[in-house]
Amino acid sequence: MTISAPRLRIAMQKSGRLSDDTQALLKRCGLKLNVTDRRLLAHVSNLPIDIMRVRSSDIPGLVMDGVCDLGIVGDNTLEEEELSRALIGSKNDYIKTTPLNFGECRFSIAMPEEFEYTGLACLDGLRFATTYPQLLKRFAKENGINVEFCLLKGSVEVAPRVGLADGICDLVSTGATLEANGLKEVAEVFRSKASLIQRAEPLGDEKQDILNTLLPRIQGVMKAKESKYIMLHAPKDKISEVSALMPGKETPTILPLAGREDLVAVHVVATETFFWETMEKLKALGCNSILVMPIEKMMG
Ligand SMILES: Nc1ncnc2c1ncn2[C@@H]1O[C@H](COP(=O)(O)OP(=O)(O)OP(=O)(O)O)[C@@H](O)[C@H]1O
Ligand SMILES: O=P(O)(O)OC[C@H]1O[C@H](OP(=O)(O)OP(=O)(O)O)[C@H](O)[C@@H]1O
Ligand SMILES: [Mg+2]
Repeated sequence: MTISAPRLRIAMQKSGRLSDDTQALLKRCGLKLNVTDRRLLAHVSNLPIDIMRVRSSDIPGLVMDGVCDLGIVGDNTLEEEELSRALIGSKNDYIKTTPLNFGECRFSIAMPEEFEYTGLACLDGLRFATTYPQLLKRFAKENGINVEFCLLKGSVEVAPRVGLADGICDLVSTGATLEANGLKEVAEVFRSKASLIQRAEPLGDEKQDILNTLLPRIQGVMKAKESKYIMLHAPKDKISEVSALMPGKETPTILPLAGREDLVAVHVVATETFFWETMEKLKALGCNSILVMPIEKMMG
């Protein structure tokens, strides 16, 4: 009998707001996975990893119950599951391995545009449609108001117009869905983004080794996404002014330019946003050939 080596099992959203970014992240980490719509447990061919594709609301529970070793899920879903499990005394521990840089949204209370909002107190006693009642209840309790809620798993914004609720508490990113449904955001309850979570029990040496390979890659992909490689030609006597304009903490590399005594090439990895205004200031200092390029991978 042969005992197969353990494979790290990662839960991700099958389809929805987080699925494309999650799949792109895993691919950029070098995972070769064959994802087709019907394949719910996708095998990674070049690493001992399996990807389980499920509803995002099931991910926290799958990780907390130890069915999956890791999961990629929104903080709102995670916190809601943790609060609901605490209520019924179910196992609700996990480790937040790393925050991720996608799925950013806020969980906010929104009211019909004509509602006169004068502060949280005026929401006392009202009824809200929401997908995340525990997050809303905790917020109401912390702010000394009583709210009623009705549960809707999607299209929450329709509730006030059809008389189901006075207001809603739902996820907002651009605000376009609120606007399209005659609602206005009045209070932010929770800020969310995606996170990589891990089951609370130790993974065991072999799975931990796989995670030790994967985690620096995830961090490298995120860092690369936020960084840019900048190259420009600068007047030799302006190097200190040019360096001071560079965003981020990296020291620029200064290289000679063949046949030019007056100019040098400056290369730098910018870890913060590189604005058009900065480029204009560089140009005003006499710099030229300014290139801002994306970085695919970063390590160290
Ligand atoms: N408009 C948005 N902008 C950015 N992130 C969002 C937005 N809406 C939702 N999210 C994030 O993506 C997660 C998944 O949302 P999505 O609407 O795709 O799934 P769902 O239909 O609520 O859940 P399930 O996968 O369980 O069916 C949310 O829990 C939240 O963290
Ligand atoms: O502020 P916006 O950019 O308009 O995004 C907000 C909308 O996005 C999410 O729903 P989604 O589109 O995922 O649909 P769902 O109700 O089917 O989950 C959320 O529940 C809001 O309805
Ligand atoms: Mg949704």
